[in-house]
Amino acid sequence: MTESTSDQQLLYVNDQLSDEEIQREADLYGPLTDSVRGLIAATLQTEVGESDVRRARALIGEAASLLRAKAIPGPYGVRWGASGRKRGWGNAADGLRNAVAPPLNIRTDPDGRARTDFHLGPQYEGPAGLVHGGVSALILDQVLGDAAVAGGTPGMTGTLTLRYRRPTPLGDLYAEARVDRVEGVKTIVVGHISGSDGICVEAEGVFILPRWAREAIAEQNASTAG
Ligand SMILES: CCCCCCCCCCCCCCCC(=O)SCCNC(=O)CCNC(=O)[C@H](O)C(C)(C)COP(=O)(O)OP(=O)(O)OC[C@H]1O[C@@H](n2cnc3c(N)ncnc32)[C@H](O)[C@@H]1OP(=O)(O)O
Repeated sequence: MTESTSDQQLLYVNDQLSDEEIQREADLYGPLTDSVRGLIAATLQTEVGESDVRRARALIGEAASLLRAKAIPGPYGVRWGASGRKRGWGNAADGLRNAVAPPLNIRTDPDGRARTDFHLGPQYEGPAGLVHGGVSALILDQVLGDAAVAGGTPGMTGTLTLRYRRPTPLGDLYAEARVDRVEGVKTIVVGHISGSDGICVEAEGVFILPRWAREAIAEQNASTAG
């Protein structure tokens, strides 16, 4: 679907939507995403009888057909509105329209910090009653990446190193990250996830502004200067 760098760049779109239009979309689609999250948990936890499971399947199929009647053909991409407000609504870690994403509501500070109180339900289980290690990695990748963005040096994850110090319980959790240092095009960010017993997973990430973005910025600077 997005095989080349130029395919990727096409998915960064300035669609000029006003803040009001963006808010209207958020108010419409956010609750839909929450409903689907509820459906995912219900699918996992239900113990109803066979006929009710079959009926639920038919209803879900009907809902999916209704939604598919008009739909974008591929990934959502990253979009900006007229005021510069960014929407990564397809993002697997925190996308407003992505029911696979745990709702993270990451808060950031301009000094390169990010933090979030979040809740992981049974759909994020790995070992019995515990968070899947890959899910912890997903969340830390996003929180560390957002810290890099907040500090003004965004980048793609080049390397993410994790240390699983103790099992992460499902339920209420907290994650935070801060920019440790910037080395040229690389931003090194550190962070962790903690539960009620303390830090469960520590992370260090190297975020790199990709070559194509560096070239686009250099081109833009040259045309502004000229
Ligand atoms: C409009 C702009 C948008 C920009 C984007 C913003 C995204 C905002 C997202 C918000 C938060 C998201 C949080 C989740 C973020 C993901 O999930 S990103 C998805 C996972 N990551 C990927 O798919 C990345 C795949 N890899 C790549 O695209 C490229 O290899 C990279 C990482 C961009 C580097 O490519 P490059 O820019 O061509 O790198 P290159 O010029 O060869 O090297 C530059 C420097 O980086 C070092 N380096 C290269 N690769 C690595 C590596 N893997 N590890 C460590 N160091 C490395 C080099 O040694 C070099 O160091 P110095 O010589 O400068 O000291």
